Amino acid sequence: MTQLDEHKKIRVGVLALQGAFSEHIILLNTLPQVSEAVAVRNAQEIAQVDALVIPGGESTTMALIAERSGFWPALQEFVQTRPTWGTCAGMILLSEAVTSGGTLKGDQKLLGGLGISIKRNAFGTQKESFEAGLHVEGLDNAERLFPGVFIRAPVIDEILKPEDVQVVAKLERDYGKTPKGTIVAVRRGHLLGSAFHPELTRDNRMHLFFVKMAQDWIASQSK
Ligand SMILES: NC(=O)CC[C@H](N)C(=O)O
Repeated sequence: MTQLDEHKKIRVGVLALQGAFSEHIILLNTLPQVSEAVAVRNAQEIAQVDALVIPGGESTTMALIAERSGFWPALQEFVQTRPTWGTCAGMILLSEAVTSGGTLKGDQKLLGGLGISIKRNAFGTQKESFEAGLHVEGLDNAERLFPGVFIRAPVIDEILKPEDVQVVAKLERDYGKTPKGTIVAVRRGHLLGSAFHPELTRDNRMHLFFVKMAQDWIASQSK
């Protein structure tokens, strides 16, 4: 029996308050493990998905929209137990703290859970966007580098819960002042975070990785 036969197809939501959500929906819909990928904007919609992607964009704006629309509590509840992947701004929202690189405004909250602290805008402005080949732990054909697209990207400053945070990708060389070895993707249980934007490439291996991780997590919870 293959992995696909063992697991039920899953319905994946993409948080669609702001940012690069349509690109995630398009890539997720290419995967046979996904029954449907849909935009999620409120508590009713999040209740109908098995897993969630929080896209890149602007973490401050996303959090403010979620708070003002009254969606924040349902979003927070979902990420506590359900498979969620944050890319770029999404990873910032899943972190415990922003330690440098532009603090959060006012009393802006984070969802937390990933057990890391973040440095925002670690590589500088939009002009300093770049693509970096990455070895991502656990991808199909892992020897083939993954095209990491970094746009005003954060990096992981510190792992706060080393006992259960797994490093998934690191920079393979220095980029400006950011040194080789800087952590750019992590997993903690049902949560995945990546500083780069896999939805802006044609490579769907990171999406497949997340979907399989979500299926395994869901299967393990129902045992
Ligand atoms: N591409 C991105 O998602 C950029 C993230 C943005 N710099 C933030 O702090 O939210």
